[in-house]
Amino acid sequence: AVTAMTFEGHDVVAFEALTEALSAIHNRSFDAVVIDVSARPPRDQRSLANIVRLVGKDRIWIALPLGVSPWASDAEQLGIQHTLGVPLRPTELEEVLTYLQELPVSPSSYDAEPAQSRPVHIEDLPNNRYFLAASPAMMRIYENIRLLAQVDAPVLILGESGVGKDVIANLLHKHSRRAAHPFCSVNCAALPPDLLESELFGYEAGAFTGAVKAKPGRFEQADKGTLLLDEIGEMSAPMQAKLLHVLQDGRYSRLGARTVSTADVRVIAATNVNIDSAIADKLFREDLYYRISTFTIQVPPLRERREEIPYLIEEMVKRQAMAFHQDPVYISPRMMSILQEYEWPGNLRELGNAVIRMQVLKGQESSISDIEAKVLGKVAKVPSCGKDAPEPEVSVNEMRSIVRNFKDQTESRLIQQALEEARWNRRQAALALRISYRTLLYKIEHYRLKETRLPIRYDMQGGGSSLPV
Ligand SMILES: Nc1ncnc2c1ncn2[C@@H]1O[C@H](COP(=O)(O)OP(=O)(O)OP(=O)(O)O)[C@@H](O)[C@H]1O
Repeated sequence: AVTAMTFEGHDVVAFEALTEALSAIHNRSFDAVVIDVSARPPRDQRSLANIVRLVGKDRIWIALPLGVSPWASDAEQLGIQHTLGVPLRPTELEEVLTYLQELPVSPSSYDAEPAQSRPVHIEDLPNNRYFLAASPAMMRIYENIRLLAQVDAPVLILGESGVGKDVIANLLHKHSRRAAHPFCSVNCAALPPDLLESELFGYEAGAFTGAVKAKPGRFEQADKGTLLLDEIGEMSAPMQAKLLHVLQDGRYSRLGARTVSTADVRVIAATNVNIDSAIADKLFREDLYYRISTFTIQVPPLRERREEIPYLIEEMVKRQAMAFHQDPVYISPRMMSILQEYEWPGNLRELGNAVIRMQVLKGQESSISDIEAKVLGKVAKVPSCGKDAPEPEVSVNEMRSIVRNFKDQTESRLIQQALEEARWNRRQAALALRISYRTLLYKIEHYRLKETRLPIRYDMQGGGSSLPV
């Protein structure tokens, strides 16, 4: 029930139900959504709310019939302010386009209020965790995460210990279409290779001595969800080879199993080792690196985003006071300036521990005497520039175009594959792709797909993923 057309040089896709539109929005970004409820479709508050979350209320127009419509109150509750009359007229759509051109924020910014215009962004995550961003660098990471959440490609998160790689992986999962499915994480450095293999892939009963009962691995537990491979830089060479295999063909077997399972898992890898030197020293496979690093996020250390320290302290104090059923501790301006000057080699983890100490010792200056000594003696100074300085982060615009390209490449690859499989019988390919015949014709033209008799390889940058994308 999808129709593709163009209006004033813009691609327009029409769906019959909000649920269909929602799944399309999950897979591709749209500049605006116009919802025509004149045919009185059943109310679908959940899909509407999700569309608002994904596209942003400023980019949604609702075309309402005259009279009372339950959609009007739903739209109002969700903050949708733009309404149009029905039947829809081209002049009104032209006004929508003019409005969009004047919008300062790009389509991928889901909230009406752009994250960058707020001094601090705080978002709750499962298990009492949260993500706070209050520096331009972290705001950019936040924007990039929301873009990356739209695709299913692997992501590599780099950064020193305690900078928040795990938190960022959680955030990415939360914003992705996999959010309703599990998020699992494995610390690849914590287990010897054999154990790591059974941890990742699981085993059948009797696979090895002691394997009394069969056990699913993390790939299985994270089915349809996200798997974080933490400390991937520490993974042994044999395990790297096995992992590469799974990432290449999306298939694995439990240890001792005769059957093969398919992994429907988004893989996020994180490491604090310098991956370039690990590759140069032959400690990390280059082919595995290319497979996991299509998108890389470099998280800056806390000393390079000191402006975040007061916000982080305030939030940590607030949350810890609540957990301890105490009043939030007062931190004197002198203490705050010491805390802002310190180098924080342990990053946010160390900051969190310092805040616990301050809370327990009721804000006495002695609670940070070790930190003060280091600041005064400038101990633990870590160089913030030089040859080990992190690579500059990718700007939101760059990341947006990378994501767009990636999505287009993925889509055109899948369509080409379906066409090849259907021997270019377009109706059959449309059925297999579950899109309408007209949409397929449009996509063939859009991606300039051509019939070819030669076997083609569709390698993407980074090796291309056989995992679902
Ligand atoms: N952006 C953030 N907002 C709020 N809290 C954060 C943020 N980043 C990290 N933290 C907190 O700092 C601590 C360390 O974070 P995390 O475990 O994600 O770091 P990491 O980079 O994965 O560390 P490691 O390399 O040691 O595994 C955690 O308590 C986490 O909740």
